[in-house]
Formats: sequence, structure tokens, C-alpha cells
Amino acid sequence: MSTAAAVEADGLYVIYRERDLETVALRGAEIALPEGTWTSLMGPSGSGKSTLVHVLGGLLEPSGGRVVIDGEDITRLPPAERAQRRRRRIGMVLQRDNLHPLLDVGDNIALPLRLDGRPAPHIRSRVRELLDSLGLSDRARQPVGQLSGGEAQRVAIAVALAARPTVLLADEITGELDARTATGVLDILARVRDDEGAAILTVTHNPSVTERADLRLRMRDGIVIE
Ligand SMILES: Nc1ncnc2c1ncn2[C@@H]1O[C@H](COP(=O)(O)OP(=O)(O)OP(=O)(O)O)[C@@H](O)[C@H]1O
Repeated sequence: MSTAAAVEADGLYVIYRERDLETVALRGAEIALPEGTWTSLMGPSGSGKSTLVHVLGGLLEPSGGRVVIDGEDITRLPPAERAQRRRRRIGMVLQRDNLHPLLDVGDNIALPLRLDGRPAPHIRSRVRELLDSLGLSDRARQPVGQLSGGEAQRVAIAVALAARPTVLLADEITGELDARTATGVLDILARVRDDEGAAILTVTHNPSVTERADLRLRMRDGIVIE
């Protein structure tokens, strides 16, 4: 296991404001995700886990603190540059919502690479490689709206991995899956860690996901505790 941190974040504050109500979702949260390491994050509902994933993934700008990915602070980059770093370095799997139901499986996987302006032959070979390694070869031309939950989850992982990200962030990745399908998805994460050296973060309430991780963290009241 390497000890270099793919992602380091500290001093993270997020305050949600809705009319008169203020919720401090992160209050100085700090986390480091080492390369080639699977980290599990657990904690009570409302403790700030999903908020932390959104901040680490560059989807939500914190009001304080910084997120450093591959040595670069992405928090204060202009939006277009932050979006580019997100496409190239961060893979996110957020409960099935990052798929386009009308596009087929292959086009869903190709989309982030097309948006990043990669050459067509590179896209074709990367899509083929991901379809094969995730057991989706015979599904390439099927609209994702017609897939089972487990298949859709594998496509979501393929989309997240398309650009060979430094970090893979997964929020309740096995939430709706039966035990056997969930095990298959977790096996894929272990392979991504071992073969690609990616830093993996899974957020879960499920102890059988946490069991598979190398590091186990918990959140409480907007901070990460060991
Ligand atoms: N968009 C939002 N607007 C206002 N408050 C929010 C918003 N998103 C989250 N919150 C609040 O911020 C706090 C942290 O929420 P978050 O979703 O990060 O927790 P969580 O640990 O992921 O919870 P769960 O395990 O239930 O998914 C909660 O009190 C929640 O109600």
C-alpha cells in the first residue's frame, strides 16, 4: 500500500441556508485518501457524509477549507478549470443518477471522454476495455433505462472510471443491490484499487462494505473522527 495522498482536504466548512434555517453540515472536516487504498466512511444520518463527498468531488464549493488533488488545490480554481480537473481526476458514483437513460451503455461510458475532447480511437478502445472488465460486453448498445440495478451500477462505475481518475468517490454504492450483486460491485472496486492504484472512498451504512475497506473512518456532527 502506498502512503502518498491522492486527496487531502482540511478545514472544510459547509453551511446550508434555507430561509431562516442554517445547518452547518461540515465544521472543519479533514480527510486524506491515500493512493491505492480503499477508505470507508460511516456515520449517523445527517453527519455530513454526502456533503463531504460533494465537496471532495468539486460539486460543492466549501465556505472554508481546501481540497488538494494530486498536489493541486482545486477549491479556488475558476469554474471551467475545476470542471476540467473533475472530469480528469475524479470519478463519482452517486446512487445511479449520473446515467443518461436514453443513451446506450457504450455512449454513456464514452460521454465524459467526448466532453474532454479525447480522440475517437482512444474513446473506442477505452469503452471496449471497460465493457469487458465490468462484464458488460453484450450490453454495449442497450439503453441504460432497460438495465437491472446491478448492471446500471456497473455502468455508473464504468462512467466514473473512464478517464482513469486519481480518486473514485462512491456514495451508497450497493444501496439497492441484493447481496450477491453487491459483492460483485465491491470486487470491482477492489480491482480498481489494485490495478489502477486509485484512491477509493465509499460512503455507506452497510458494515459488509466497510469490511472490505483498508481504512475505516467515521463522521459525527460535520467532522471526520477515526
Ligand atoms: N441541500 C441542502 N440544503 C439544506 N440542508 C442540507 C442540504 N443537504 C444536506 N443538508 C443538511 O446537512 C446535514 C448533512 O447532510 P448530509 O446529506 O451530508 O448527511 P449524511 O451523513 O450524508 O446523511 P445520510 O446518511 O442520511 O445520507 C443534514 O443536517 C442535512 O439535513
